[in-house]
Amino acid sequence: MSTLKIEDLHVEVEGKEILKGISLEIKSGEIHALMGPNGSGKTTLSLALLGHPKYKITKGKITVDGEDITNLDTFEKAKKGLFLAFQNPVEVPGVRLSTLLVAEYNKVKGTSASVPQIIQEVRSISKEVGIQETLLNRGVHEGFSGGEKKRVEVLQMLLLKPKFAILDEPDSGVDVDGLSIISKAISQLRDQNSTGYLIITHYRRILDHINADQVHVLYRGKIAASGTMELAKKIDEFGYESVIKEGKN
Ligand SMILES: Nc1ncnc2c1ncn2[C@@H]1O[C@H](COP(=O)(O)OP(=O)(O)OP(=O)(O)O)[C@@H](O)[C@H]1O
Repeated sequence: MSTLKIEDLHVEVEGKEILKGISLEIKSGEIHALMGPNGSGKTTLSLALLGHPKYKITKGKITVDGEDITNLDTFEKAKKGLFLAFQNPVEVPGVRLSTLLVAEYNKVKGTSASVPQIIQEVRSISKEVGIQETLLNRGVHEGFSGGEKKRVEVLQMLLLKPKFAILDEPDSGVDVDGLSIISKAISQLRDQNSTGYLIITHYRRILDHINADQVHVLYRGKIAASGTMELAKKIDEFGYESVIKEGKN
């Protein structure tokens, strides 16, 4: 059992404070959903957690099992078990997807699996998440459809089996079958108690599939409300106004 703790996190972008004291605690096997209006700071939190250099942590800390990882770089954070699936995955033309997956596997996991072993695992997971093998031979995300990009992010997650996965809108642009596959993948690692999640989403649909344990609402850089799935239902029916109290200023 592992714990990711975010304590009083303040984050600045281009000299402007976006996050104003975020505290969350996520344990292995838990699914936390992060909702909130456009521009409230959800992606900023995900990028700051993974150490994006533009997103400066000015106060507060991030720990994994008590170890302070606040100022580690992205690669070191990945080695500590953090994984981020991007809202808009970037294209890396010229670098084959399969090459990237093989390269990151042992580096991040600290294992010494052979290339054929990794390729075999990649193929098996690709089948599971409905990714055609031809995609593995193309440049990373190069010309991939929105839904294909999201599936590839989930493929990476299943391959790396991180301690904590931060998924930024894994449901955006995904068709109904894709949503069901992605939800199944999330549940699979949750049920093994191996991964704790922070899932950013605008929609209750995915949360119904995976049955989130806690729902948090970010508003103007602060957690304005936390609760159960009931909170997501209320947002769906009555909008954010109905649940935002403290965050207003
Ligand atoms: N690199 C940047 N430069 C300038 N401003 C930024 C940068 N990144 C984020 N911001 C600003 O920070 C605020 C929060 O943005 P963020 O993307 O975190 O919101 P969000 O909650 O993820 O929104 P959405 O639901 O629309 O994806 C916005 O006002 C945004 O314009």
